[in-house]
Amino acid sequence: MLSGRFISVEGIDGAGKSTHLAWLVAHLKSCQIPLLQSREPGGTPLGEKLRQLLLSEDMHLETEALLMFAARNEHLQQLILPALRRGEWVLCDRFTDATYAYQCGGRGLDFERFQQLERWVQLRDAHFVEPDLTLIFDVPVEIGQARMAATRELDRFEMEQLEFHIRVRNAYLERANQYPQRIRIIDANRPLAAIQTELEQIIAEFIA
Ligand SMILES: Nc1ncnc2c1ncn2[C@@H]1O[C@H](COP(=O)(O)OP(=O)(O)OP(=O)(O)O)[C@@H](O)[C@H]1O
Ligand SMILES: Cc1cn([C@H]2C[C@H](O)[C@@H](COP(=O)(O)O)O2)c(=O)[nH]c1=O
Repeated sequence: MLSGRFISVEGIDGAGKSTHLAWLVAHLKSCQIPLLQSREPGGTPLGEKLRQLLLSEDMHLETEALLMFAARNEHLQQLILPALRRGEWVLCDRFTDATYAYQCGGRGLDFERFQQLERWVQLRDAHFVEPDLTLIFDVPVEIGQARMAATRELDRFEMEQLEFHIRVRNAYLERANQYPQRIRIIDANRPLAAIQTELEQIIAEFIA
């Protein structure tokens, strides 16, 4: 039985995800919640190696998608499921919504194939493992691009054309429309204090 709770955090590149994750970790810990923080692609030693390849090496688009799910399978088996079984909360920087947004929306790959992969990896003992709550930090693409450019060297995804990031953002917004019970869109084009007040409310509702 999975007694822990699973939260994922998403958004286009430059949306401020890392900033908000750090705040969420501190907040959840201050609420005495036992927490595993992780990320995708990555989390496990193998997943981190795959991450390095995925963020730097050119590859066939379908290979990219398959590696995302390979890293996810390892992550679920080695880290996420054991933590949820122990009753811990898992706070994950991206999960399968990112594959729908980037590989399906951004790259234009076939949606139905992803559904098959998703079931293969996430259907465990007749239980479909997915986040209980997903926070999508949303900003206009131009804002994300400006924030990224100001702070770091860009990886293979971040270097994509503006249109790619627009498709990714639209795919995230569509996911939120499709799964309103699980996914919350946070307007991340506001001062940090306003975003944190909203996060505090969302977490309080989620705990209750
Ligand atoms: N609400 C905000 N208002 C102004 N600046 C922000 C805001 N949120 C984040 N930033 C700044 O934007 C830059 C990018 O933020 P951050 O690294 O958290 O986002 P990210 O690119 O989404 O994260 P990731 O590393 O997960 O891709 C940082 O300099 C951060 O301080
Ligand atoms: C899980 C996942 C991730 N991506 C992309 C999205 C980002 O550009 C990078 C991860 O870097 P970040 O530190 O989270 O910004 O990987 C993807 O394309 N598909 C996925 O499933």
